Amino acid sequence: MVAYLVCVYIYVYMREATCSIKTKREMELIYDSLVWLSLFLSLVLILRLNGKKWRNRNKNLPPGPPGWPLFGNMFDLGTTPHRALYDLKFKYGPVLMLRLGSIDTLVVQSAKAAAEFFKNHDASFCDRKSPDVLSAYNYEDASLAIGHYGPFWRMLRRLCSMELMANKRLNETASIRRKCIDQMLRSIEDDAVAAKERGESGVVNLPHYFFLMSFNVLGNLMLSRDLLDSQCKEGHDFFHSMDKVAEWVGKPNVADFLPFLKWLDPQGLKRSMLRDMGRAKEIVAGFVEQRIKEHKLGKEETKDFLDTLLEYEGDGKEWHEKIPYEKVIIIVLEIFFTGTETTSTTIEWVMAELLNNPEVMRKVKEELNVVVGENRKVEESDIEKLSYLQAVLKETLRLHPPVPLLLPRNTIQDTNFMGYHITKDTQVFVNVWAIGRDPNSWQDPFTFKPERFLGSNIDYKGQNFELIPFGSGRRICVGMSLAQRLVSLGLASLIHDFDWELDKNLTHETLDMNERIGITVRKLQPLYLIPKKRPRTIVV
Ligand code: HEM
Repeated sequence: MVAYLVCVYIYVYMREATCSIKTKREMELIYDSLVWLSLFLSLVLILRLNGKKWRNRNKNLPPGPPGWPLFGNMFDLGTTPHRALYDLKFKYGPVLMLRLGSIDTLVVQSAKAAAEFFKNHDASFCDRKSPDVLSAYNYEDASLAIGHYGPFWRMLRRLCSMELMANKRLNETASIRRKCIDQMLRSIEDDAVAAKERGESGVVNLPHYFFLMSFNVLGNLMLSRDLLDSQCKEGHDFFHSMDKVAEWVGKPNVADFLPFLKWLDPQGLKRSMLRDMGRAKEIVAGFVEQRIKEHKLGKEETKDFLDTLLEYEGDGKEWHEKIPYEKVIIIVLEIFFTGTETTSTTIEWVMAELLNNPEVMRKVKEELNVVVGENRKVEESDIEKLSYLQAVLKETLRLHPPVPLLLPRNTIQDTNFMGYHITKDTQVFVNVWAIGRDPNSWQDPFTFKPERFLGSNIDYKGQNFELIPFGSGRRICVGMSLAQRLVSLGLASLIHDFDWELDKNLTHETLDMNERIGITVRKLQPLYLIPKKRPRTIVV
């Protein structure tokens, strides 16, 4: 209050002064006032931050490294936060507390602590902390992924689980996945042949093809459209806008750590987000309006997820109204956003590990030959029988979880967690990357060894806390079953249809496995590979 009154006073004083500047002395007076104003505001801020520390001084907080005034531990995170946090674990143990700018952050880094977190305290930690860029167009209010825990979120979660991701629904949509994977295989082959004809090596950016394929699967599931068909111009624009949206979300934003800078948008990320999300929203709005017209004309096609969202009228328990039109658009955007980058990142790491470990690749091919045979396509019904391929997928997700800190949780109420006092509004990271490398959970944790999963019951479905790449508890990934089907079938088809080789100046010893952070953790160098079509007569 005092700060506010002083600011108002200085503002009025300066306005008067600037209106009647006459001399150099008066100019100096204004500059002096500005310096005093900024000093005063910094002091207020530091006192506020210290005040919080002081209030917490008698509470039993988890250990953590000392921080800088104002910035706290922001600089301790470096460019790959999951790795920096993993290093801190050796000094401070598996549960630690950081202060990132003005945000208290709890970090959980062992299977035992994760089990305690998800089994006994999930209700206290099931809210989300959302990044500032996703306040554009009130995205967070309509979001399943970063939305606050409450009636709207619960309704949407149920709707998504039952109408889009339930096993029955996924079985009914198997042909869509098959169709989109076939299109991907054909484009890879055509593009590689065309490149060879131009005298090039024929390398293809494999994860990009997978990204396009998952984008197309989601377009079919939600909007009954082949968005990347050459006939669908809006589909291509939508793809490019969504690509940009993902880029802005993936960039670290100083305003997330120092919320008093939000209004300034110092890196211009929110402005960029408003532009690109605005374009993506416009395109989806066009699809939605067209669908509403079709409904009015009584054109009844097969029902997709957009129909479900538009027709929904409440669950009679917690939610009693239709989903507002603006929210429908955001929900559609979000499913594209969450389902494409994660699946293509997973494929990129699996293929990189397979090329790095030729013996493992040989075993995957051998299993495919035994289970599927040389002359037929892989089908979803084969996946259960491909136990070595499933082990390869688990081992990849153990070492390269695409979302290594899960999506940040937020603490709903003051909570006693493993004897520590965690205050309301504390952000939480669960470092599944560190948990996957914990020698207390894994023998020989740094070696890529799919065999460890053969004959083991450990799965990634949220019950085995040493392997939780999809999270666990109430906010576990809602798209897990779809991801499992899409990635397994896509991967099996890629390996069954092609032999994959590294470009000529690379060997499996020199293949780069470094990471870069974005919306997911991808390979620093995108995976370019040469596909060689395997000769076979496909019997459909
Ligand atoms: C291999 C692929 C995928 C991985 C590794 C992955 C990983 C994750 C993770 C770690 C979370 C946060 C869980 C938590 O906080 O406990 C999450 C949430 C979510 N995922 Fe996925 N995901 C994948 C694929 C998908 C797909 C295909 C979709 C949808 C088409 C999807 C939609 C979502 C949504 C909507 C949420 C938010 C759930 C909520 O907060 O209630 N994901 N995912």
